[in-house]
Parts: sequence; C-alpha cells; structure tokens
Amino acid sequence: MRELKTRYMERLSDLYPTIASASTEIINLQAILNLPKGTEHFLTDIHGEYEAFSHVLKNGSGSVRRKIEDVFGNTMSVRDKQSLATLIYYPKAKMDMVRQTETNMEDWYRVHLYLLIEVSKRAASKYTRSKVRKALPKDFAYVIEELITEKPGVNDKDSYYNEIISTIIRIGRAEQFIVAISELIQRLIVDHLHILGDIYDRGPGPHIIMDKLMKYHSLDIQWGNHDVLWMGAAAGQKGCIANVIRICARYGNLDILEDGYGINLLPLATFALREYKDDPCTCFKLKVPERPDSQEMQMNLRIHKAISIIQFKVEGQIIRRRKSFGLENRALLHRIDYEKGTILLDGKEYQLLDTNFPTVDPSDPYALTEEEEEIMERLENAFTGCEKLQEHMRLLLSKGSLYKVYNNNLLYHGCVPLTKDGEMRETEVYGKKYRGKALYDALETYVRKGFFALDEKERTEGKDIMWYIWLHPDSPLFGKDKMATFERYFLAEKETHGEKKNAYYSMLEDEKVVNGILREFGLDPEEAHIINGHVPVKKKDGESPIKCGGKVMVIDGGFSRAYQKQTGIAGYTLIDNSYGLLLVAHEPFESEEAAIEKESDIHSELMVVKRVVKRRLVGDTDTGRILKEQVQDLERLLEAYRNGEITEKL
Ligand SMILES: O=P(O)(O)OC[C@H]1O[C@](O)(COP(=O)(O)O)[C@@H](O)[C@@H]1O
Ligand SMILES: [Mn+2]
Repeated sequence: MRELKTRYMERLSDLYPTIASASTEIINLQAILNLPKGTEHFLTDIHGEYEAFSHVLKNGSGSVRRKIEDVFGNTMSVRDKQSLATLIYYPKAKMDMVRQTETNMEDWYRVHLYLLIEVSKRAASKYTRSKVRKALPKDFAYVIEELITEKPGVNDKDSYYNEIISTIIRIGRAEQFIVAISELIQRLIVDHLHILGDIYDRGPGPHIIMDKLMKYHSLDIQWGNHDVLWMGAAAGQKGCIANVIRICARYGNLDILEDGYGINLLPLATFALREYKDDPCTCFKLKVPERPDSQEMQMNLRIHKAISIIQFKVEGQIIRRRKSFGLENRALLHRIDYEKGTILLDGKEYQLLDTNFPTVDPSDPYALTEEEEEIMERLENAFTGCEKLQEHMRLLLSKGSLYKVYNNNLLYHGCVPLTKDGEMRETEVYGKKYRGKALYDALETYVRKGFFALDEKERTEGKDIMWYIWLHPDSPLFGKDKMATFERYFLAEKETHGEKKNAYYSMLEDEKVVNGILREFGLDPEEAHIINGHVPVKKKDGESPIKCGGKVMVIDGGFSRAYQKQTGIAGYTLIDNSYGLLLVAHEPFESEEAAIEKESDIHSELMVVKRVVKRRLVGDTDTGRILKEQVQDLERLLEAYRNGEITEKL
C-alpha cells in the first residue's frame, strides 16, 4: 500500500490542483491568521429568562456600545449613542416609535443609515470578506457589501454612497434595510457564544431561548443540571419527567409544557383536582405572586402536590432499582409514620407540615396507584413523542457537552468534585471508578447512550445517569451533598433544608487545587482559566466572581429573577475579545418595552479581568492552530508540486 502521507497529499491536490490554487489558499489562510481574534461571549444560568437573554445577546454584553464608542467617540452625545444602540437592538420597534413624532422621516433614515453603515464597517473589519459575505442578509447582500467595503477605485465616494442610500429610501426599502443592517451588526459583534448551562427551569421561556439558539451562528453549550434534567425527561426517564413538571408547577410555568411543547397535562390536572380537592396544599405554594382566588392557581397548587408525591415515589423506585447509586438515604416515604404524621431522619423524628397522602399505601409507599401509573405512561409518551422538545434536545446533544476546552479556557457548569483535602473525588459509576476528567467523559458517554444506544439495557443505564447527574452528590453538575426537595416541602426545621456544597467551592482560592484541575484537563495553569456557573455569586454580600487571582471565574450572577434577591444583580456575563477578558455585571432587566421606550440598556458594570499586552490574533486561538496546520500541509503540497512528486491537474 502506498504511504499514507502520499495518499493524503494526493487528496489535497484534488482540492488544490495547481501551484496557483494552493498558493492562493496559503495566502488567504495567512491573512486570516493575522486578523484580530473574534469576540467570544459567555452566558450562564439563563433559567428561562428569555427577555433578558435576548437583550444581552443583542447588546453583546456591552460590545455594541463599545463599537459605537470606537466609531463615534466624542463626536456624538451620550444620548445619541444610546439611541443608536437601541436602534441596533430593536430596529423595528424603535422605528415604530420614531415615526410617531418625527416629521421628516426621509432625513432620519438618511442620517441613521449612515450611522449604521459606519458601525457595521467597524464590526466587519475583524473578519475576512468571505466570512462577512456569509453573514449578510440575503435581500441586501450586494448593497451592504458595496457600502461597507472601502472602494479605493471610486473617486467621488460620498456621492457614490449617497446615490445608493437615496435609492433605498426612494423605493421605500429604508426600514427593511435598517432592520437588516442592525441584525448584521448584532451578528458580527459576537463571533462565538458559550452557554455554560441551565437554560431550563424557573423562568417562563426556555423553549424560546432554545429556538433562538437553534438559529445562532456559532455556539457551544456546557450542559447544566437543569438541562440534563430536561434531556432525561425527553428521553423518557420518569424521575426526570416528574421533576420537570414539578419545577414548572412550582414556578407557575406549566404553559411551557402545554403551550410551548404541546404536552397534554389534562390527565394529571384532572387527577390532581379530584385527589386533592379539599386539600389546601399549603406546603406547595408557588414561587409566583399569590392570587388565591384564581382558579388557575388553585389547580396549579394541586398539580404541584400531585406531581411532587409522584416524584418521591418514582425516585424511591429508581433508588431501589439502582442500588449502585448509593442513594438509599434519599428514599424517604418509608420513613414516614403515616398514623403519627412524622418522619424519622438520621435518628431524629420530625413532624410533617402536611400529612395528607391519599395516594400513598403505607405498606408499599413507593407504588404508584393505577391512575398515577397511567398518567406517567402517558406523560412519558408525550415527552418522548414531542417533536419540538426532541429537536431542542438534538441541539443540546450536537452543540453541547459536559465540559469544553476552548482557547485556553476550561468551561463547565458546576464543579470538579473534590475531597475535603482538595483531591479529585473518586466515584463509582456502574461498577467502574472514575475521577476528574475521566468522570466527566464517562458520564457524557452515558448521556449519549441514553439517547442513541441500540441496546435497551445500555439505553436505560444512560437515561438513569441523566437523573443521577441532576441530583447525585458525586455529580459534577450538582455538586451538593443532597437535594433536599422533600425536606423543603414538608419540614419546618430549616437545618434539614441545607444542601452542602462540594469542597470545590471553598477551594477556588487555592492555587494548587486550581492548577491541578487545569492540568487534569490538559491545560497550562500559567495561561488558562476555569469558567463555571451554577452557584449564584452574592455580589451584594461582597462576594466576587473572580477567584484565585483571575484564574477562576464563577459567573452565575442570577439571570433568574427568583435569585436576584440573593445576588443583588441580574447576572454576570463574560467577554473574551482580542484585548482580553472582561467581566460584565448586569443590573436587573425590566422589560423589552422599557428597554425601547426609555432606551435603558441593562446597565452594566465592567471589570477587566485580564488585559493582554499584544492584541490577540486568530493565529493565537484554537482555530488558528488548525489553520496553521493547514498552511503547513499546503506548503508540503507546494513542495510536492515543485519537486515533481505530484503533477498539477490543469
Ligand atoms: O428553589 P428551587 O427552585 O426549588 O430550587 C432549589 C433546588 O435547585 C437547586 O439549587 C438546583 O438548581 P441550580 O442548579 O440552579 O442551583 C437544588 O440544589 C435545589 O434543591
Ligand atoms: Mn445549576
């Protein structure tokens, strides 16, 4: 057989059949390597808050404002700059507003088209012509390209541009054009998006966020525990299904399931209303403003209780079926004395706040009643058969993973489980021991098997691992000693509600530990960073998201409204651009209307975590490394052409 190297060169010569074509490609690649590195944008713990998410995506955590600043600096008032920013974020709504008061719209269009073209020129300058071309909106591709590329050959540039702009206005296309060019700016401002997990739960619009992500030009996702919970539910794991519905009920978000995904909750609702008809369900209050007289809320409360009880039963069954998970201490229903209304936990007896368990058979407390069984069967079919949910999960599977190493940053949602001495904690999964990176890799393989394995046993193991990842103390995405859901519903004693965080979270200032983690994932501790989400950073208590002198960043600041009281802000995001790493703290987002009307951006506070001495180029990135390899290969091909090993194909 001919040598692999020769065969590879021949394949390459199919793509670049002449000295000229190979040379052109080398020159092109070399040009890309010398462009500034694209901007990466990091978001985490979005928790269904689609309006805030969408706003931060539009403004690129301040990147649009920075571009406007670069272009216009002191030549424009702060107010005008803000107004231009709002136009870029919400072009259509902003123009609707302007039209109500502006008397000379033509003039307005002319001025703003000019401003937008200037900003897009600057935003495009970081990319190759071909990349910009791919990003151009179909309808206006040619014109925009004309307007944003320098034209050294045209003598009277101003009149050339003015002609184009006048024509756009004259034929009544200014508005569509402004929308298109604003979206182009939004698109160019961020080159790549990282979502560090927890898209789902608590907020009202995870499905809307997923729809947006499906269309996003370049992204990766590190799964959060809540995302894996939904993945398990979509794969048909009943423990996950019950949790998903319980959390939707608890936050008054059942319409995510019913309207967002078309999952029929009627059987569950009918059952809950009948079974808990006279039960006030006081322990199952919702995390939304109370409206006790609303019928919908009354139903919601009952669904909340019904599905919680089903969850505790189903989870008890899983715990018994999967003894190797070692979660027997979390099977709680058999520890209840149903006569006395008490529970025995760690040798101590506690009074239950709610003792009405009409569906629990004390002699077999984990058994579902026939009706509960049927409801769960139907729900399983609804989840696994929901096309839209499955499509969203395919996005999580294709763009997502449990962790990612990207341009010297190690990204994951939760933690690397550690012992109290700072060693990587060893864990047994289905009879094999893992820790650190190997644990991450093994769990991810199981998740994928849960969806794709042909063998039923393997598939079931995979599905159960998704439930494990959601709540197991050894799960790197959960990172707490127990999930105290039962205690938080049924017991008054606050000390039982605690969930102790893994040692990881108290060791983030320990450089030895942090360096150890970075090395474990193949990174150089002198250069690299860890970025994770999951635990809200309580800024108002003086906690900082930057740990270990900037080596670690914990950027969950609480997009989730429910957590804003604790954190005092509305989330952190991170920007990694050619100049360095910027951490942005966001003020709570009021609403889209307010953002447009008052032109109130999410007011953002900026912290520079790292400023590089020399502006970073594509050549300094992971993509750059691959491109450099391509250049090397092409140079070898050129050599082969020149020394007669390979013949040009003309
Ligand atoms: O207050 P809620 O919404 O019921 O959530 C509490 C539960 O959420 C968790 O904090 C997990 O969610 P996070 O990943 O967002 O932290 C559990 O540890 C806890 O039991
Ligand atoms: Mn989380």
